[in-house]
Formats: sequence, structure tokens, C-alpha cells
Amino acid sequence: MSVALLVISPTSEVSTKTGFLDSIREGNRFSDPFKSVSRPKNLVCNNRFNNGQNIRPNYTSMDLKNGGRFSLKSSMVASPGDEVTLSSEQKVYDVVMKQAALVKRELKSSDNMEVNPDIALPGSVSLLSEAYERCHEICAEYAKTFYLGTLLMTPERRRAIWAIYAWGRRTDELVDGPNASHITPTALNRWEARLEDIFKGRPFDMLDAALADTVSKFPVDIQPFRDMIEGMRMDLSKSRYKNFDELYLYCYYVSGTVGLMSVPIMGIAPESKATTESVYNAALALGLANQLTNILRDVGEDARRGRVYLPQDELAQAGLSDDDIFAGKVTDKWRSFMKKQIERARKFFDDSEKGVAELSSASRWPVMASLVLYREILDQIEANDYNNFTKIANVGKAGKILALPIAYGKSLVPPP
Ligand SMILES: CC(C)=CCC/C(C)=C/CC/C(C)=C/CC/C(C)=C/[C@@H]1[C@@H](COP(=O)(O)OP(=O)(O)O)[C@]1(C)CC/C=C(\C)CC/C=C(\C)CCC=C(C)C
Ligand SMILES: [Mn+2]
Repeated sequence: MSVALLVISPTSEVSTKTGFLDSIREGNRFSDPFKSVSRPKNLVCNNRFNNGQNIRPNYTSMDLKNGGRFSLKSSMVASPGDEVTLSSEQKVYDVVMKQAALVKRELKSSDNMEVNPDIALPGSVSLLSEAYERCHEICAEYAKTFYLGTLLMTPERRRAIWAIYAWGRRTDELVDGPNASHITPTALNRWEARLEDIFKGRPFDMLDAALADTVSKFPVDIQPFRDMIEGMRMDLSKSRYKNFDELYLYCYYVSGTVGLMSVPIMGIAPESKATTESVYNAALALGLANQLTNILRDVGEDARRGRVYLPQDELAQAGLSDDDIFAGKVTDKWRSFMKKQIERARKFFDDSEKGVAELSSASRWPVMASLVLYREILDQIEANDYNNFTKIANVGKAGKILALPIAYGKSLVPPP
């Protein structure tokens, strides 16, 4: 296990020196990204060279050789004259495949890690513990439901998740926090540069140092982190979503990415026979399900900020418009619209549930607990008679306590 050493400079900036990425741990196996994978059903490719036939993910072995530096944008590149239309699902699918393929690779080489030889300074380990403790506090303060799940993890995994949580929360705060009105795309570019530094072992502050340590210990790739920042860019420039395809991409950026970041921490069970890709797909589905649920819970709150994270075409089909949302009246039209949205979110939860059994045994319970707890929010919206304008669907203490044994029972099921 590599140990990161915290070094505090006189200016109290923090940097870490990390050893190289550990060799692949429990259950992180390589598999051919083209094998045993089912493609999303609605692949549309109007490419005049293939007469509209489905195409394989368009990444090449070069993508995998260059340290995994690919982006969603690469999915959209067409040679002159080509007309390629990819659904968001397909673009995200490509990223998932790449993540699955990369998981067994050493994501960093000694060339791109700007590290000095490890020098143990007195107190460095306790500084790192302090950094993780700050991440712990942030997670406990802001994410009561997820926090409960993390308490069921092994100590090493739990603090890695806290470090990811703290980074995600800070990223979200940039566009949702008190200084959001001052945040520009340039500020997000700077945040992304800082992210690159974290992955090079040059963190800027304590919280970054915890994440730098985490990514040096687990085979976590930078791409989902970059994509989350892209989601925040989207939040700066967009407050309406034409259709589910647009919303899907947003949900991937801000939450599906968390699923992809988490799998290398959670670990895949060594006895799992599932393909790595299918496990990543399940993790993506859980992130999407969580964000869709979040959106349905927060309709009123978002509307008060002028935001509507609901597919405009589906609203119109239901005979609804933004004005109905701003009016905040629960009507039969609204109820039937909400029923369909809830049904869709539940499908994503169902897809993700199958993947939980493939995780390492120590991770199944916490993930299942967070899944059960979050899914209950949908039940609560129903119990509130679909009034998500003025009521916040929260799972009560009793519901939370009950979810734990239910999740425990479900998580005892080993990989099929
Ligand atoms: C195979 C399989 C099923 C594996 C499991 C993979 C896994 C652990 C998936 C979980 C994914 C997850 C927890 C997604 C939720 C992410 C989330 C809450 C995103 C929020 C985005 C924006 O929301 P919004 O602004 O609408 O809402 P707020 O009102 O502001 O909350 C985020 C806020 C983006 C930033 C993300 C985070 C702060 C959360 C990161 C969460 C974790 C690292 C916790 C994962 C831990 C467990 C135990 C599931
Ligand atoms: Mn937010």
C-alpha cells in the first residue's frame, strides 16, 4: 500500500507525495471492451459510410494508450461529410466502456506524476488523517443518507468515499453555493486545472490532499471528475431540458459520474462472473436514478430558482408548461406526469440493483442501503400525493432504520 506524505510548506499550502498506484486490487479485472456487452438499444448513427448501421464505440486503442484521455466530445467527432448523431445514452455508454477497460490499467505512469522521492516528515500521517477527517465532517453534515451507508464500509474505503464526496460537494457549491453568482466558466476552468494537479499528486489544500491520496491508492480515473465539472458548466448556461436525452446527459455529468468514481473504491467481488462493463453500467444507473429522484424531490425548490429539470417535450405531452410548475398546483395532469417520471427513475434503480451483488462483499450493504434509502424518496413523493412543490419528500428516521436490515438482507445475496 502506498502511503501519501503530506508536506506543509511555510505558506501552509499542502502538497502530497504519493507512491505509485498500487497494483490492481480485489476484483478489478480487465476485459475486452467489445466483448459480452449489450449496446444501448436506441443507437442512431446516420453515417453515410455505414448506411445508418449501428457502430461500435468509436474509441481506439490509442485512447487507451494515452492514459485514458478521452472525452464525451470525442464521441461526436465526425470526419468531413459524415453526419453522426449519437444519443446521450450512447455517448455515456462509450465513457462507461472506457472506464471499465481502464480499471485494470495503471492509470498513471511515473512520467505524469510529479512526485519527489517519498520523504516521511514528522506529523505527515496525522495531517493526512486530519484531511480525511475534514472530508468526513463534510459528508456527515451534507449527506445524511449517503453518510449512513459509508459507515458500513471498511475504514479505508469509507474515507476514500468521503474524500470524493468532499470534492463533489465543493464542485457543486461552485454553482449552487452562496458565491454561485460570481462563478464564471473561467473559474470552472481553474477548478479543473486544480483537479489535474490533484491527479498529478500536487494538491492545493487539505481536502485536495485527501483526494490525491485516495486516487493514488485506488485505480480511479480522472475522466468522471472532469465530466462532473462539465455538468457544472451546463448548470451555468442551461436551465431547461428539451427532452430526456438532454436530461440524461446532465444526470450523467453530475451524478452518473459518481457511480463511475465509486466502483474502483467499492471493488468488484473476486467471485463475480459479471463483465466489468455491466458492473459499471449498474453503477451509472444508480447515479442516474439518484439524480432523477433528486430532481423529482426538488421540483418546487428548483422552480423558485428559475430552473426546470424536467423534459420539456414530456411536459407538453402531458398538457403542462413551465407556468404550471411555477404556479405549483397539484392537478391530475401533474399527478399522471409525475407517475411516469417516478416509473422511469424506478427502472434505473432496478437496473442498478442487479449490479450491487457483483460488488465486493464489504461494499454491498452500504451501496444497497443507500439505494433503498434513496428509492424510498420516490415512495414518499407518492405519499405526499405528488406535491413536490411545497413538500420535501424526506425519509423519516423510522424509514431509515428499517432500510438497514432490508438492505442487509438483500446484500447477503452473492454474485449469481
Ligand atoms: C454496481 C453499483 C451499483 C455500484 C454502486 C456505485 C455507487 C456507489 C453509486 C452511487 C452514486 C451516487 C451516490 C450518486 C449521487 C450523486 C449526487 C448526490 C450528486 C449530486 C449532484 C447535483 O445535485 P443537485 O445540485 O441537484 O442537488 P443538491 O441539492 O445540491 O444535493 C451533486 C450534488 C454533485 C456532487 C456529488 C456529491 C457531493 C456526492 C458524491 C457522493 C458520494 C461520493 C457518495 C457515494 C457513497 C455511497 C455510500 C453510495
Ligand atoms: Mn447542488
